[in-house]
Amino acid sequence: QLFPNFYRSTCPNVESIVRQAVTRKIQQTFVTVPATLRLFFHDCFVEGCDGSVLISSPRGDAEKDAPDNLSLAGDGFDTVIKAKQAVEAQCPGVVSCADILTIAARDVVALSGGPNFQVELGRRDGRISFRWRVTGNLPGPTFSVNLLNWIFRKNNLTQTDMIALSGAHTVGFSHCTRFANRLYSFNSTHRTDPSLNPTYARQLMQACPRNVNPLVAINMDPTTPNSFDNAYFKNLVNGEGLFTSDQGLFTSFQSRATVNAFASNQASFFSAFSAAMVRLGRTGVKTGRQGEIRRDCSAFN
Ligand code: HEM
Ligand SMILES: [Ca+2]
Ligand SMILES: [Ca+2]
Repeated sequence: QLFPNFYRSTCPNVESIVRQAVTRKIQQTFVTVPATLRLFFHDCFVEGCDGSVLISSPRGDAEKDAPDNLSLAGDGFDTVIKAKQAVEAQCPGVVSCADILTIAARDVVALSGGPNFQVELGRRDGRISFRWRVTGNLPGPTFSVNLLNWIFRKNNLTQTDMIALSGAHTVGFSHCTRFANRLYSFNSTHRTDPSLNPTYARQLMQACPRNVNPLVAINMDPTTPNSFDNAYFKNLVNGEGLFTSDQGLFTSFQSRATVNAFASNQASFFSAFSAAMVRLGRTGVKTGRQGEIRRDCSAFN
């Protein structure tokens, strides 16, 4: 099984090597932070945390080619590749890409103002990565709390884990196309989603006019986009959740108390987020003699 000191004898400095590579990468661009964090999530929810999302296929049929993954920013992949290179230079062939991504995801949180926490290691890299196997395994921005609970439950995560992990939207970007329906075509009685704070709705319409270029993206946290903090939950209380899936956490009775707790106490969010990341990291892992230790994170051995 997984445990914190897995590489104690085979690569004792792995965590400091990755931390250094991630630090350097963040100095080049802050996008590294949200990109790496989201990459970890999308890896774990498809085939488990096994680096399957990192595979490139010349045929365009790997996980990263799935519609839900096309918006994964390249800087997340680049972070893993750079960290892997640094690790291979000291301990060739022993640390999995899945573990490097796990450490890097923890590090981007810690280096952007969030909690630092211990991660479990010992994952092996998977040998399966297909575009079609992504379908239905990732949550969508229009999901209700019930649907979110269902898809997180499938991965052994509780509602509290789901709410805490959603707090990752305290950093990073979204393309206008992912929430335009809430601005211009919500339902037959309301053109604009009534759960949106009207001032925020106007700002969003300004940033994302109708038929805007689909490449345009905006900050998901309008208050502190470059800091990992509990502003996401304060925003939800103010009607400033970007997606239906975000705002629903506050509008639904079943999840509102937790949102209020995280909004009023950053320490409780940080400890719930850390615990949820560790549990997310256990999803469908391969250990022992399963899978492989990839040499190149973007290709099977
Ligand atoms: C609860 C269900 C979730 C839904 C419906 C969801 C949906 C989305 C969507 C639609 C985007 C915007 C993509 C784009 O247009 O570029 C996004 C971005 C992002 N998501 Fe989530 N997400 C969820 C949970 C999570 C979790 C659990 C994490 C990590 C722990 C996460 C981390 C991120 C990050 C960091 C970004 C910004 C990426 C960037 O700037 O490159 N999300 N998410
Ligand atoms: Ca995976
Ligand atoms: Ca923030």
